[in-house]
Amino acid sequence: MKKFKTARESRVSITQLMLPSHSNFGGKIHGGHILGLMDQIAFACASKHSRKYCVTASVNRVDFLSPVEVGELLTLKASINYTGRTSMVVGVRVESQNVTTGKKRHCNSSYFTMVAKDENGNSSPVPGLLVQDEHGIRRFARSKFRKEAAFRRDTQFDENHFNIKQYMGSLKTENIKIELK
Ligand SMILES: CC(=O)SCCNC(=O)CCNC(=O)[C@H](O)C(C)(C)COP(=O)(O)OP(=O)(O)OC[C@H]1O[C@@H](n2cnc3c(N)ncnc32)[C@H](O)[C@@H]1OP(=O)(O)O
Repeated sequence: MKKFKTARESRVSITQLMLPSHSNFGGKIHGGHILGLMDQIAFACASKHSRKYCVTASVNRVDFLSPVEVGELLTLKASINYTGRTSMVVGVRVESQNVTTGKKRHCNSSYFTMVAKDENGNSSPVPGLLVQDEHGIRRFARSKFRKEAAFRRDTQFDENHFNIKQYMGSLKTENIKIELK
C-alpha cells in the first residue's frame, strides 16, 4: 500500500440525467435521491483512495441550496479532503445544468466521513493525503477542526456531561415550554 496519495488519484465525477421517476410531489428532484447519489460517489472516491470497501460513518451538513428540476443534468464531484488513520473525509459538490440554456447552479456541498474496512469488517488503515497546494491544506485543516468540534459537541451534550443550569437561560427565548416534573 502506498503511504501517501494525492487527492487527484481518487477524484471521481459522475453526470446523470434527472428523470421524472426521481421527482417528489412538487415536481422537483427528491432530496433523498440526490443524497443517495452523493453517498455512492463518496463511497467510490474513498474506495479508490484506500483500495478497500468503505462504509459511511457520518455526513456533515447538507444544505439544499437550490432545487433540481426534472430534465436537468446533475454532476457530482468527489475528492478526498482529509485522511485519518482509518477514516477519510470526502468532499462532494453537486451542480445542476439546464440542458437547453447551459446554465449551471451549485445545488449543495457536503462532507462524508468514510471508514475503510478489511475482509473481517474491522476498520483498516488508509494511505495519508499528499497535499501539494494551499487549497489542500485549507481543506485538510477544515476537516480536522470539524472532526474535533463534533467530538467536543458530542461530549458536551452526552447525558453524563450535560450541565442543565448552563443552558436554561439561553432557552428562554426559544419556542419551548419547560414543565419539569
Ligand atoms: C443510513 C445507512 O444506511 S448507513 C449504512 C452505511 N454505514 C454503515 O453501515 C456504518 C455502520 N457503522 C460502523 O460500521 C461503525 O460504527 C464505524 C465503522 C462507522 C465506526 O466504528 P468504530 O468501532 O467506532 O470504529 P473505530 O473506533 O475503529 O473508528 C474508526 C474511525 O472512524 C471514525 N469514526 C467513528 N465514528 C464516527 C462518526 N460518527 N463520525 C465520524 N468519524 C467517525 C473514527 O474517528 C476513526 O477514525 P480514524 O481511524 O481515522 O481516527
